[in-house]
Amino acid sequence: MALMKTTTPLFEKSSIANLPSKYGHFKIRVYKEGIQEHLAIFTENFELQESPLVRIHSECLTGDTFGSIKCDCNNQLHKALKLIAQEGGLIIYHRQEGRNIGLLNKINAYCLQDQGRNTIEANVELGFAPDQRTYDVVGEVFKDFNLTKIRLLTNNPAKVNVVEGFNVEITERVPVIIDPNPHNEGYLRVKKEQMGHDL
Ligand SMILES: Nc1nc2c(ncn2[C@@H]2O[C@H](COP(=O)(O)OP(=O)(O)OP(=O)(O)O)[C@@H](O)[C@H]2O)c(=O)[nH]1
Ligand SMILES: [Zn+2]
Repeated sequence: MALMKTTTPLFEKSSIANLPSKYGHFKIRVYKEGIQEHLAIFTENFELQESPLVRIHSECLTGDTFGSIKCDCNNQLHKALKLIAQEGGLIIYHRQEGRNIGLLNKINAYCLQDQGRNTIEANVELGFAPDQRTYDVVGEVFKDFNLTKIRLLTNNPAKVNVVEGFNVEITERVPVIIDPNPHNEGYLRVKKEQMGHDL
């Protein structure tokens, strides 16, 4: 009797569709991982470039969609979209909200921050690690497009390690620095001083 196949693929992939935007013309594909639906947004044939620009953007509904200035996410996302529309490249929109504690917990963390805790202290007080993100989908997208060399748009050295862990060479780390404002100064200071970000 033939052996039953018991493993299921971790990711379900959508078709590739057009996504015209105010920045230019993109293509889009969804990667479904359990209940999480991550996005790849990219310009046509970007994978043929010698070392295309890539941003791994962690979901931040409050910033990305509602324009919160408590963090730098909105400005980083739109800067990346603009740049990638011009130069070609890929954005992986990584749907692990709140460094993967989820939106409800992130707002509970914000409430603790309203009472004086910093980003890390608030996460820990709620019983979470400061950063709980996992990056399997990144490896999946890299494999999908046969990427071996990229320029990575990030200030976060942990993301450099993630990419190198998938045997993809980073020929350049391109910073995405956003001007501070009175609401995000503390958040940016913690990222720089306690989370190792190059800011
Ligand atoms: N738990 C928690 N998550 C937050 C907080 N502020 C922002 N985030 C989440 O942090 C993620 C963005 O991570 P950041 O550390 O700002 O930046 P990064 O993605 O590691 O690095 P860059 O590539 O340089 O942007 C998003 O998922 C946000 O929702 C917070 O106060 N608490
Ligand atoms: Zn944010």
